[in-house]
Amino acid sequence: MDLTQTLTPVVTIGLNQHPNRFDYSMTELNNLAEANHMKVVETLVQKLDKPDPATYFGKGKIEELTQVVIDDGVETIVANDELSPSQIRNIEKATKVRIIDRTGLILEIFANRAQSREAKLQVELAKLKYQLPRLHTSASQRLDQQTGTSSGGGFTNRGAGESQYELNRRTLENRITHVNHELKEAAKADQIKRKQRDRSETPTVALVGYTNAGKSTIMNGMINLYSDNDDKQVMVKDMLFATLDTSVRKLALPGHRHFLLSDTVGFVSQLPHQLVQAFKSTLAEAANADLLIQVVDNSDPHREMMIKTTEETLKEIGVDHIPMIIALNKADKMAVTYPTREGDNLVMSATDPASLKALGEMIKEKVFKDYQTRSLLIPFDKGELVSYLNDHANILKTDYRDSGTVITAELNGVDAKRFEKYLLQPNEPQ
Ligand SMILES: Nc1nc2c(ncn2[C@@H]2O[C@H](COP(=O)(O)OP(=O)(O)OP(=O)(O)O)[C@@H](O)[C@H]2O)c(=O)[nH]1
Ligand SMILES: [Mg+2]
Repeated sequence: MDLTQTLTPVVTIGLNQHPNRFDYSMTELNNLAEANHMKVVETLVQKLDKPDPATYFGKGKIEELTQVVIDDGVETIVANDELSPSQIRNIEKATKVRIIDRTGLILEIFANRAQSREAKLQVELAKLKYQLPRLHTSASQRLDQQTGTSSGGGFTNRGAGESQYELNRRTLENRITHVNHELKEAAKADQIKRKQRDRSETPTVALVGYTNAGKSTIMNGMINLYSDNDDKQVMVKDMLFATLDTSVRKLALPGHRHFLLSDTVGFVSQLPHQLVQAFKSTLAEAANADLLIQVVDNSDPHREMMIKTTEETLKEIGVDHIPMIIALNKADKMAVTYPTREGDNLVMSATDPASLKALGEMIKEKVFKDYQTRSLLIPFDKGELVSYLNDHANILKTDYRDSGTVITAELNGVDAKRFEKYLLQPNEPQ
């Protein structure tokens, strides 16, 4: 982040329709705004059963909002709920400043953060789909200019506006088709990569969970412990949506248990549907995993909601059949003993090596459960098999006989089958 960048002063607004989760959702909205280089100078809330169809807030509250905008030099209003095109138009008319809703805000964060070509395309697709039904509002005109997808300016008379609208719409639709096509190509390339990996039969484990739970911190801890290549660290930040691209690293647990660990984009409540769909291919890494590790910030009082949101989002992308470990993280912030394991749950801290080792043990147990101990007699002229075993299996014992090398090792299911014909016969002395 460019620290010299000035922060945009904003006011956040929200309707209290669900008292039990309202306060948290406003806190989260403010955090999201901060993650988007905004400074929240004021928050206005109103208790209403449902939003005013024309202006979201009631009339008096809109007047209050207009005054706050003037008094505090606010440049943008951020609304906690999704707004209709006419609500956007009316509030902008009353307050004379830009308004974006929660979905628009999340889309902006993703657009500013996306690094890889694929992430950029995915965000663009989500943004285009979000803009399409909002095309005739002034806010969408500005969004168009930001993404460069429109040839439209604001100063058109009504008749010209009609045709401008048609033109903008067609431009958006063409762009959607184009981006969809490019994404399909990128997904194909990914699939090939994944297939190659499948062929190498390396099991995959994916870290998933709510944003800021500690997924990337755990990833780095595991890289430190289980890879020779600890320069390949991923970015960690106390900020929502620090990670947007999936990173995959090859790690090895003791006993040559190689596996791939991937760090994925975090989830948040009310994650725009368009984004979830767009990020499906990034999340394919999770969808194809042999094991998921759901990371939870256990010190957060809203952890139950976070777990629920994560599980719902996983379901939305079709991932509800993969075995899962729950890593109840940030235990160091609580008065509890860690690491503590209970079934598939692990109370842990991402910065504690003992916790990471306990997590490694659980991965070993879940992913490498088909490992079997075998004693093999490898003839001396098959030296390449001995070196294969040295690299791929956990060798427990090696002995030399006249007829060859006797190796007792833990083998995975595939290797156990492959080496069946070298099994040391029970009548041969060990
Ligand atoms: N005290 C404490 N802080 C932690 C722990 N794990 C992570 N953190 C902090 O929590 C913040 C978020 O950590 P990340 O690893 O970036 O979280 P993430 O889940 O990857 O977040 P996104 O990429 O935004 O989805 C950082 O400031 C970390 O230092 C932990 O076990 N204990
Ligand atoms: Mg991360």
